[in-house]
Amino acid sequence: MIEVKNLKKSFEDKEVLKGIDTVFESGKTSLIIGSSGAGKTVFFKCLLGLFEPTSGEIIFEGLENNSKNADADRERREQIGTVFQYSALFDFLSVEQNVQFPLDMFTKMSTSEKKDRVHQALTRVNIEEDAFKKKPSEISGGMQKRVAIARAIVNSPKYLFCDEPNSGLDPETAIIIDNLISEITHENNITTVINSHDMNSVIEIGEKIVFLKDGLKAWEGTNEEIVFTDHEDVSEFVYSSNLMQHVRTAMQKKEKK
Ligand SMILES: Nc1ncnc2c1ncn2[C@@H]1O[C@H](COP(=O)(O)OP(=O)(O)OP(=O)(O)O)[C@@H](O)[C@H]1O
Repeated sequence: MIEVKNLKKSFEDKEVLKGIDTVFESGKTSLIIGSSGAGKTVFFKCLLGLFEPTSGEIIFEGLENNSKNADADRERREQIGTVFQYSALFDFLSVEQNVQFPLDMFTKMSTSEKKDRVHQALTRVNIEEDAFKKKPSEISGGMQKRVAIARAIVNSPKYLFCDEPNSGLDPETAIIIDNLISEITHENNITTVINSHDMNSVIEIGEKIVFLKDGLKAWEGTNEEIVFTDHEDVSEFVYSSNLMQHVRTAMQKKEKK
């Protein structure tokens, strides 16, 4: 679980996050959404520890997150897995070397233990053994994303952060990746937070959705609630696409019957 209390972040005299309160629960996939410039990425980077908040608290359950010492920082990083936008795999390393990277960085596991963990993680994301020795450039975008997920979960994190996990993927692959993240979250009771633009993901896996507007939490709820909300900004965001408008019309017709 991650608790966010009155989180503020300014850059010089520009206040971007203006006091956000929310909770991200373990075993659930939570999505941060909102229009461009709302502050999603700044919020996401504060959660990840890449930006230091100007004030407020981010409390990771069981971790001394607010302590500024190197040991606490390291402990937090060990318990966080991250799937970066566009996968961010190392081109010069093979698939299995990419996945092994966090184990080399953060653990003192034996070589055989690391090998086992890497194989388990790659198997979990359905990467076949014949791809283990390939370089990222030799596999498809969807497979690269799976490898990025394997790398993020190889050290059994308590927290999983995914930045636009669907960027660059076709809709079918995007749904598969979303569901994979959601399944892994449930199986391992991980607290998963996704920075997203994608309405499909919101509907498909959004167990908790935090909608930001102008640096504030304007709304939060579940994927079922978001479809029926009469909150003007959220509704405008959700139904900005033709597809979602058709979905709403179809649902309204169904309700009338
Ligand atoms: N390092 C920075 N220094 C100064 N201002 C920044 C910095 N990073 C972000 N901002 C500002 O913070 C505001 C919110 O940016 P952010 O990237 O969080 O938006 P976003 O909701 O993620 O938008 P998008 O969906 O377009 O990625 C913007 O006005 C941006 O210019």
